[in-house]
Amino acid sequence: GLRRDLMPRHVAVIMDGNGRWAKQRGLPPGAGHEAGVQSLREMIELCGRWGVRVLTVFAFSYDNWIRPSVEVQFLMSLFERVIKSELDSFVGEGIRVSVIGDSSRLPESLQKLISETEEKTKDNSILQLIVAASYSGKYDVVQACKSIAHKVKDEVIQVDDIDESLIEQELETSCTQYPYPDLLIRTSGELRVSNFLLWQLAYTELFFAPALWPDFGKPEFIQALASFQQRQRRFGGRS
Ligand SMILES: CC(C)CCOP(=O)(O)OP(=O)(O)O
Ligand SMILES: [Mg+2]
Repeated sequence: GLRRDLMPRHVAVIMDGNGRWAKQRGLPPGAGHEAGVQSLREMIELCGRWGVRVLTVFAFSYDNWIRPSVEVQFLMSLFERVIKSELDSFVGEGIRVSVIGDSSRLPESLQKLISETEEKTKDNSILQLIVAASYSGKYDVVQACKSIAHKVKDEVIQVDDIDESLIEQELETSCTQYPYPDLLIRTSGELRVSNFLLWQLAYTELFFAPALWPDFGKPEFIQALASFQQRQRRFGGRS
């Protein structure tokens, strides 16, 4: 069984496979995304119950903007619908919601809803849900470098002040006290990171699950956590 003392503090998830799930059933991609929301709800519930402190989910990659506009519009309206319907329970269950990514490309109404949701849940401390929306790991590094360059130029900091912790403070995951995922789960059998968190994954344990995201439920999550709890994390040291 799982040991509570060995639970990962920060779990990151690349929720993949919604489209294939729908295709297998002769349904449009949107049906897969709707089914995927149920999986996310279940994972949030389990993380809160089992003592995970941060759950970061890849909800929409910056590179997903190239998808057919009908699917992009569906996803944008789905995000709005889900945040609206879940907001009260997030507040009730002590869930803090943060969103990372280039929000300028999101619909105005969604941007507004996101800032209201972040404000309403900022003092919650049971679980922090970080939603990566219109997010690019490489761009996260670019914007951090730009911010640091401005500070050096404005003589707010010196070049020698630039170290790992300064970069960490400038990345979009500065919204959490645990910016480094202990476990990354990617579903649907794909074995790649797809421009998700990059710097932050330096020593993250990777778990790849064959299940499509809508089929990834409690048994699959337990399997991923059990695998994590059996790993020897050396962070470059000797065994
Ligand atoms: C937007 C994102 C969460 C969707 C993940 O599923 P997907 O649409 O990439 O599904 P497929 O890889 O099966 O096409
Ligand atoms: Mg995919």
